[in-house]
Amino acid sequence: MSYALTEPFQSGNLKVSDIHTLYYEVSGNKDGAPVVFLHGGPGGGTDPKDRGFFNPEKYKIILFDQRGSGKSKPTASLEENTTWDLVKDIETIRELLKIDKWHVFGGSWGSTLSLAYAQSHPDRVKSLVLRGIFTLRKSELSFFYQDGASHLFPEAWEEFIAPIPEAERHDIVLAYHAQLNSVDDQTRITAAKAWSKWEMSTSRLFVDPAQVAHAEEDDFANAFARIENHYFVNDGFMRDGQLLDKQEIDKIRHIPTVVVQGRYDVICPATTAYALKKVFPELTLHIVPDAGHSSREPGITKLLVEATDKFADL
Ligand SMILES: CNCC(=O)c1nnc(C(C)(C)C)o1
Repeated sequence: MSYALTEPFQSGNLKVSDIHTLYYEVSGNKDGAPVVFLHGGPGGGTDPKDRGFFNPEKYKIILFDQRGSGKSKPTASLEENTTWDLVKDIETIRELLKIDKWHVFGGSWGSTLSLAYAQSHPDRVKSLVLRGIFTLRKSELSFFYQDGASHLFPEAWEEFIAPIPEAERHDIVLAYHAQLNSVDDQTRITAAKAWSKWEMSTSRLFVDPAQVAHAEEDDFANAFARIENHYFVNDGFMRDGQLLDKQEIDKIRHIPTVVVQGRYDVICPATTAYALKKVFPELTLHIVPDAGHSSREPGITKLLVEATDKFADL
């Protein structure tokens, strides 16, 4: 269902601030339609498999690891790391690669960043392909990190809250912020692995043991957990619901947009994709009846590739 992977013909480490250097890569067709892939988390980093959503004969495929994520350095750094710093970085990469306009593709947090970028630079976006819509509203965070998904995955939830003292469980995100930023190394890594395992254990309709094992790798867990939690305690550095505000959405309603959403996505439930459709009726919304959150769910992968195939010749 996804395309065979091609090796990058260009890659590098781009200094974007006094602190941050970003890993980026370009693969596919040098003269193809440029597309930028915005990974999830935040803090999740890219995977070479992410190139597989795009026909390498038609697209010039740009992947980069956002601040503190993946191969970008310093790993897990929270300084100068906000939604709006990342929007600036996307423009810096676009200018570096001498691209006028490009397709934008993002899932989960990547959909958040895609919306923030498109609303900031609508004239630079040829199309949007979004998966597992996440707009970082308080209600969305509450469902996954306080009282919602916990009812569907009680055993994983029990593991998730285990590091948190009973007296602090009324605000799980805040309690994890203290442990993820502890001066004690063991406290930090134990919390990071528990945070990451909660998400990786609930990402698929049928749990993927490899994904759960990935959650327990030190470097991934540290970056994913610390950066996600940093953004969440700061409400994504946005007003609650900002990305769904009419005046923000009206800036992008002319952009061809496809949304692919898993019916049983417990991390970014379908209610947010539906709310986006209500304010952005021109978009095409697919709700996949047998899928959870992950872009690797077969039904989600299939529709994402169909969307990028459709937009390749725009
Ligand atoms: C609330 N964060 C969900 C998210 O953006 C996400 N879920 N999985 C990922 C990775 C595949 C990048 C690990 O990111």
